[in-house]
Amino acid sequence: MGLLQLLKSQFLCQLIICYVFLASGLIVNLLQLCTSPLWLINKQLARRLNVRLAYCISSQMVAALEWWSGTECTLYTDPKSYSLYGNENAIVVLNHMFEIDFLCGWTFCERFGVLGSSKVLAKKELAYVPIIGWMWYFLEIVFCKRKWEEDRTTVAQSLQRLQDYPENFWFLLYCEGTRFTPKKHQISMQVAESKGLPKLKYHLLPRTKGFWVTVQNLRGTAAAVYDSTLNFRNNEAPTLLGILNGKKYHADLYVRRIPLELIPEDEAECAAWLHKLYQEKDSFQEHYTETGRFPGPIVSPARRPWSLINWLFWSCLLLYPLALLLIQLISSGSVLTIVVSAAICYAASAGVRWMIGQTEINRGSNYGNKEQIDSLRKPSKAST
Ligand SMILES: CC/C=C\C/C=C\C/C=C\C/C=C\C/C=C\C/C=C\CCC(=O)SCCNC(=O)CCNC(=O)[C@H](O)C(C)(C)COP(=O)(O)OP(=O)(O)OC[C@H]1O[C@@H](n2cnc3c(N)ncnc32)[C@H](O)[C@@H]1OP(=O)(O)O
Ligand SMILES: CCCCCCCC/C=C\CCCCCCCC(=O)OC[C@@H](O)COP(=O)(O)O
Repeated sequence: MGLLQLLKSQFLCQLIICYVFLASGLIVNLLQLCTSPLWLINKQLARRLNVRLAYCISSQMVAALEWWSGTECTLYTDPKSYSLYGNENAIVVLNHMFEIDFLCGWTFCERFGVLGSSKVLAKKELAYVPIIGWMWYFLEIVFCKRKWEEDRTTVAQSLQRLQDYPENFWFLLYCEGTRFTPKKHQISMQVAESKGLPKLKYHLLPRTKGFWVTVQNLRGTAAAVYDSTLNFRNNEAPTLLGILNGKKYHADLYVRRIPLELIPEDEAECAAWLHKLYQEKDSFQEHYTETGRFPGPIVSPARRPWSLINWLFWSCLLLYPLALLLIQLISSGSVLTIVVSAAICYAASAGVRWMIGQTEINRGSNYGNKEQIDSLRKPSKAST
């Protein structure tokens, strides 16, 4: 193990990274809150400001992936489509198999200049996660309860609000609705069988309603769907803790640009189109397993220095007062103050550990674990 690698694996270094993230994140959340009155006066300016503030937070996690862990991200895509990435609004459809797939998505957002404005259809529970969830509120992220009866109106309304968004954005949709586990896979394949659909090997059966409602409400706003399939070399299952430990991974992302006009408007036809897309995605994963690569040429964008510069800025700003505070604390000699400070540090690190836990598949939700009974009983209906 080299010296740098040894340094990266040190708990103290990870503690510093987490401290900078936590402290800067809360400051940014506060600044976002301060933009509230501006939304009434100049909504577009408030949105632009929040895009930049959000960048300060999300780019720290990108910096951890790109600069701390040195993870490499390779993009397989058609060079003609490449020039459009970052220059148009798009709906991104991504497989949901890895704990850091969202972070790899963010890395590509960063490389194409849309990190601050990137959006997602996220489960409502994530809205309450400090820093990221609070940041998302000001970014107009679309939340769903994964209960169609409630989501059908709220999701459509939130999507319509994005029609005059002042910056280019990518809207991420995990159509599988939850992360892949063998049990969820087995259940969703029972649903596929009951619907007469072919089985998938590497994906859960996609939920089609969120995709349909997104495409319908972003017609005229988004130009295309970016069908994206992610995998990691050497059968790795990367984790956020691994990234913090400085472990290097190698991600491969295969992206196909599909103009939105090619996607059927009718709900049943749109659902059938999405099922076919996932069958194709499954075949790309099979190709990857067999050959170690995706089809098509590689046109990887280089990492940019901005995420690192942002991290260095916040570190300089926040580590100096921390050092002063620590010196004062130790020189005060007060046991009570030291114990209280240690308790605050412990609570903060437990909080960060809880946040990291949100990304862990074995702490994931039960969604998709127990729905088969209802859906197998009721006859399949294309429209609601
Ligand atoms: C160039 C580079 C390109 C790309 C770069 C890549 C990415 C970068 C882009 C952007 C980055 C932005 C942000 C990233 C940052 C962070 C993201 C982090 C995380 C958030 C992710 C989440 O929270 S995922 C969870 C929430 N999202 C979803 O669930 C979306 C998918 N779901 C839906 O669409 C659902 O339809 C719904 C949520 C709208 C409604 O849910 P509900 O449960 O009510 O679903 P349905 O009505 O669909 O369910 C009933 C139907 O489903 C069938 N069924 C039943 N059981 C199952 C089962 N186990 N599996 C599959 N299907 C099942 C049932 O039969 C019903 O069928 P019908 O025929 O009646 O529809
Ligand atoms: C600079 C490094 C800072 C390190 C500290 C980081 C602490 C913050 C970490 C994470 C904040 C929360 C990120 C939320 C993203 C979670 C993405 C996710 O994968 O959600 C799961 C959801 O799709 C489906 O959930 P289920 O599979 O149904 O359950």
